Amino acid sequence: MMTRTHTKTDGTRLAGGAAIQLDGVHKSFGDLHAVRGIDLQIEQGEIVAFLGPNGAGKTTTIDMILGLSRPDEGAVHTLGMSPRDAVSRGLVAAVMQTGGLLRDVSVEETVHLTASLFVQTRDVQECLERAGIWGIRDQRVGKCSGGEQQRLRFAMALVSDPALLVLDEPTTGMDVTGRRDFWSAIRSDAGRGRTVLFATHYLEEADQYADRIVLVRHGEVVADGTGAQIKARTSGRTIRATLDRPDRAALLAIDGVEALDIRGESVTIGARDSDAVARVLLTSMGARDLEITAQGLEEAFMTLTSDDNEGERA
Ligand SMILES: Nc1ncnc2c1ncn2[C@@H]1O[C@H](COP(=O)(O)OP(=O)(O)OP(=O)(O)O)[C@@H](O)[C@H]1O
Repeated sequence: MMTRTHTKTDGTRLAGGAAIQLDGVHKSFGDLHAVRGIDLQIEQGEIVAFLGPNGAGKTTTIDMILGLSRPDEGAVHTLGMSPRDAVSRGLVAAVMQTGGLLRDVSVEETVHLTASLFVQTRDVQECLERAGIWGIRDQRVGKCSGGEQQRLRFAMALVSDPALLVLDEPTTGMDVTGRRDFWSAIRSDAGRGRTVLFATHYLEEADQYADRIVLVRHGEVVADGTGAQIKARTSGRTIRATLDRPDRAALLAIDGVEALDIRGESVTIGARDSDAVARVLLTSMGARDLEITAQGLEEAFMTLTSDDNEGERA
């Protein structure tokens, strides 16, 4: 667990304590229960990936961390205070997927405008250089590509020198070089104790750039650990078999079954000790056409976040 404390460029240090603390957080939209009891503590200086498929509840949770919405149940604290207080003190900045840009203003003016909202700021040129858009500083925002606009949002987020940076799918629209530059800028800032939480669909991106991955599915945390731990948890084997009348409860009760998908008579199981599971399937469940394959990383991620997965939390 990290105990680094963010140091602003003017030398101000924040008090210790968690950067983000979620306790039993729920959020619904009408009948849709988007976030279903998330408990999460992120320490200052951590780079955390919030990983999950479409509709998992990542943006809904991020909105609550940023004080853009409130939980129906539970509590959210950002840097030991209410999210709104943390944002209004300039301690938190966000790069969201859309919005927030004026088309007729230049790239550099946009960052100056953002800087004018804060008492203490970083040098605008430095932020533009960090984001890799100093070369297009005079270009109108409306003329920028999607990737350049993402870089601009990043420069805007850097200018307040935030203790917590929240990024919702930050590299959408960026090319390979853009992604690499982006993450290297993020990492060098985290060295000074800045906390970074980013949402992504990409397991590879999470694995490569985060210290810790929080995997969400259907509004719940299904796994939480380092990339290596998540991989160990998901790097099992897949067993496919045909069963006459697959019994979900009986299959889940087999020792070592981590994920289960039933389609008609066809059963797919994720398990680390595939031999032991195969033995039970063959000897006591009358399984046929049994096939065992090694799971790839992406496939394992799909299994862990698929609708029929009943796996335990890591
Ligand atoms: N304002 C809203 N009104 C109604 N439903 C909403 C609203 N915002 C989100 N939802 C629903 O809540 C669920 C969670 O959405 P959310 O945007 O948090 O997921 P996500 O993990 O960020 O997905 P994505 O990766 O696609 O951005 C989805 O089913 C979504 O349709």
